[in-house]
Amino acid sequence: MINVSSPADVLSQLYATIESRKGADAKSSYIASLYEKGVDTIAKKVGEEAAETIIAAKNDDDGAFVHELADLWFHTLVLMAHRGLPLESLSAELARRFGTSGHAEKALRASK
Ligand SMILES: N=c1c2ncn([C@@H]3O[C@H](COP(=O)(O)OP(=O)(O)OP(=O)(O)O)[C@@H](O)[C@H]3O)c2ncn1[C@@H]1O[C@H](COP(=O)(O)O)[C@@H](O)[C@H]1O
Repeated sequence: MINVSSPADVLSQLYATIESRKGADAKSSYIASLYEKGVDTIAKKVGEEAAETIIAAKNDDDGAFVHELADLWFHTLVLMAHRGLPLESLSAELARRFGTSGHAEKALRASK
C-alpha cells in the first residue's frame, strides 16, 4: 500500500511505478502489456477513457465520475511514460502557465 500524503505524492509515486514497468513481464503487469502493444493501443485507451469520463460527467454519481477520471489520468500518464518523458515535463508546463489566464493566452495567439 502506498503512503497517500498528498495528491502530488500519489501522482509521483504512481508515475515512478509506471516508469518502473519498462521491460517488465506483460503477463504480470498491465502497464507492461500496454508498453508492448505500443502508442496506438495506449492512445486508443486514452480516447476510450476520455469518452467514459464525458459520459460519467453528465451523470450524478460522483464515485463513478472519479473512477473514470482516475482511469483517464492513469492512461495519459502511461502514454507520457511510453514516450520517455519525465513527470516534471508536465508539472513544469503547468507551472509555466500559472498566472496566465486562458483568455489572455488565447488573445495573444490570435494576435500573432
Ligand atoms: N492505477 C492503476 C490503474 N488504473 C486503472 N488500471 C487498469 O486499467 C485497465 C482499464 O480498465 P477498463 O475496464 O477500462 O478496460 P479493460 O479492462 O481493458 O476492459 P474493457 O475496456 O474492454 O471494458 C484495467 O485493467 C484497470 O485495472 C490500472 N492499472 C494499474 N494501476 C497502478 O499501476 C500499478 C502497477 O500495475 P501493473 O502494471 O499491472 O503491475 C498498480 O499497482 C496500480 O497502482
